[in-house]
Amino acid sequence: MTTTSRAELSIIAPLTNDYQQILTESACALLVELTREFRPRLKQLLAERQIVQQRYDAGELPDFLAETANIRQTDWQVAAIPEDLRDRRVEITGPVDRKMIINALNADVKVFMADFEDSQAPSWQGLMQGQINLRDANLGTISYTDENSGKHYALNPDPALLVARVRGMHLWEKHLVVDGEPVPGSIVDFALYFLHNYQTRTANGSGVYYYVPKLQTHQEAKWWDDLFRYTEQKFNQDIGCIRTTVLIETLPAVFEMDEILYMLKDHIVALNCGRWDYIFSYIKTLKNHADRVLPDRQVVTMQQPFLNAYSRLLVRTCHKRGALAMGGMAALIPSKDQAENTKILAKVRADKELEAKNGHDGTWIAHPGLAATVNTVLDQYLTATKVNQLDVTREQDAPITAAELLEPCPGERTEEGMRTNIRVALQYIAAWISGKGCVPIYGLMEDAATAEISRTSIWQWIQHKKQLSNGQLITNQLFSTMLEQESKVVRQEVGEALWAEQSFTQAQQLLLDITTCDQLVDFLTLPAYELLSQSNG
Ligand SMILES: CC(=O)SCCNC(=O)CCNC(=O)[C@H](O)C(C)(C)COP(=O)(O)OP(=O)(O)OC[C@H]1O[C@@H](n2cnc3c(N)ncnc32)[C@H](O)[C@@H]1OP(=O)(O)O
Ligand SMILES: O=CC(=O)O
Ligand SMILES: [Mg+2]
Repeated sequence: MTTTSRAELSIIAPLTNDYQQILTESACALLVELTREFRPRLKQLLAERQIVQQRYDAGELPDFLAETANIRQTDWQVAAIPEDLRDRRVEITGPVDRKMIINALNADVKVFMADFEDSQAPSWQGLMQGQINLRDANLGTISYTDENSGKHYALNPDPALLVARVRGMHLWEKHLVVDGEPVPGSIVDFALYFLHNYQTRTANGSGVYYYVPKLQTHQEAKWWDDLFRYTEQKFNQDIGCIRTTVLIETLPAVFEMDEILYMLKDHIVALNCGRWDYIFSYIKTLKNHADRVLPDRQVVTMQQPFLNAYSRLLVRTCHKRGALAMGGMAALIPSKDQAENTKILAKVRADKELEAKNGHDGTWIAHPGLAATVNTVLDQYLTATKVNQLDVTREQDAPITAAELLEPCPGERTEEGMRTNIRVALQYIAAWISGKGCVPIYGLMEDAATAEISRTSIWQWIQHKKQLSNGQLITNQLFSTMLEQESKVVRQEVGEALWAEQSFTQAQQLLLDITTCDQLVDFLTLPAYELLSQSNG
C-alpha cells in the first residue's frame, strides 16, 4: 500500500489526482490539528462508555442524572433555528453515492441527509468520492451519466437542503494516521465536509449542516460543541455557522436529551429518533438483563410502549427548548408489485401518522418512491405557514418515567424470526465488506443499524438460554446449524456469482464469530472494517 505524508498526516491509501482535491495540504493540516486537539478526549469518552456499561452489566438500569437536574428544571432555549432549517417535514436519506445524491436532492422532500454513517460502508474510495460528490452538490455542478443505461443525471432547480451525517465517535479511519494512531472517522468526515463547503454554503446565505449519530452522553455532546466552536473560530465564522441535529439513538442518551441540547445550544437545531440504533442500543445496554430480552425484530415497532414513550419524550423535550423533534425511518421500501406496494404504503402511512400525532416536526424516508405518501401525511399537520409543530408541548402528558422507557417488550421469538435474522445479517455483512452500506433485503432497507438488531438479538437469546416458540432451546449449536442451512438458502437466492464476488464465506465466518462469542462485540462494523479494508479499502 502506498503511503504519502502531508502536513504530518500519513495517508496509507492511494492518493489519486481526484482525491488530492480533497486531501489538500490545508485539509491534511486541519486533520492533524483537530486530531491532536480532540482525539485524546474522544478516547477518554469512549473509555467512559465502557465503565458505565459495566454498571449496567452488573444490574443497574439507566436513569435520569441527579447531578444535572438543574439543567432539566431551569428555563433556557436553544439558539433560534435558521430559516432554511425550519421546515423539515420530509427528509430523504442515503449514502454519498453520486447518482443517489442527485436523485435525493431532486426528490420531493425538504432535506437530504447525505450519509457517511449507517448506510455507508467506509471504504477509502467511498469516502473520498463521497466528499467530492458533496462538494459538487453544494456547488450545484454535480452530474452523472450511467455507463450502462446512458441516463444522465443533473440537479433540478430548487433541490432539497443538504445535511451531512458523519461517522460515529467509535469508528477510526485507519488510512489516515497522526502521531502513529488513526484519525477518528468522525473528525475526518466533519472536517473535510466543513473545509470544502463552508465558503459555498455561507455565500448562499446558509450554514454548514450536520447530523451527529450514536451519542451516549452530554459530555460527548460537549465534545462536539467544542469541535464546532474551535472550527468556526479557526475559519473566522460566526458561532452558529455550523448547525447540527443529534440522533437520539442510544438508550443512555434518551436520559440526557435536555443535557445534550444544553451542551450544544448554540449549534443544535433538532433531535431525531434514530429508532433502529435505539433498539440495537436497548439490546446492547441491557444485554445482561434477563427480563428485558427483546422478541422477534418484526414485533418491535414504534407502537410498543417503550418506543412510543421515547418518541413522546423526545418531542416534549425538544419543543420545550425551541428545537425540532424529527421522527425516524420506516424501513419499508416500495415494491414493483402493485398490490404489495399498496400494502407497503399503508404501513408507511400508519407509521408516519403515529409520529406526526406524537408531535414530530418531520420524518425520514429511505426511498424517493415514498415521498408523495409521506408528504400527504405531514401536510395534514403542517401548512405553508405553519411549518413545524413547535406548538405541541405535550405538557399535558404525565411525566414520562425511566420505567416507561425501559419497559420490557412482549412478543415471541420464533424459528422464522431467527432464520430471517440470520439471512438478513449474513447478506448485510457480505454487502458491507464489499463496500455497500445499504441494501434492499426482503422488501426492507437494511443498513448498519437494522443489521445490528438482527445479530445482537440472536446473541442475547443464546446468552439468556431463551426458547423459540416451538420449544427449541436457543444455543450456539442451534445457531451454527441454522447458519449453515440459511447460508445455503441465501446462496441459492443470490446466485453463485454474487456469492463469490461479495465474500459471503468471510461474512458467514464473521457472523458465526460475533454471535457465538461470550462478550458482545460492540459494533459489527468494527470487525467488519478489517475485512472491508482488505477487500475494498
Ligand atoms: C437506520 C438508518 O440509519 S436509516 C438511514 C440510512 N439508510 C438509508 O439512507 C437508506 C437509503 N436507501 C437506499 O440506500 C436505497 O433505497 C436501497 C438500497 C434501500 C434500495 O435501493 P435500490 O435497490 O436502488 O432501489 P430501487 O431500485 O427501487 O431505486 C429506484 C431509483 O430510486 C433511487 N433511490 C432509491 N433510494 C434512494 C435514496 N435513498 N436516495 C436517492 N435515490 C434513491 C435509485 O437510485 C434508483 O434511481 P434510478 O431509477 O435513477 O436508477
Ligand atoms: O440512524 C437511524 C437509526 O434508526 O439508527
Ligand atoms: Mg442510526
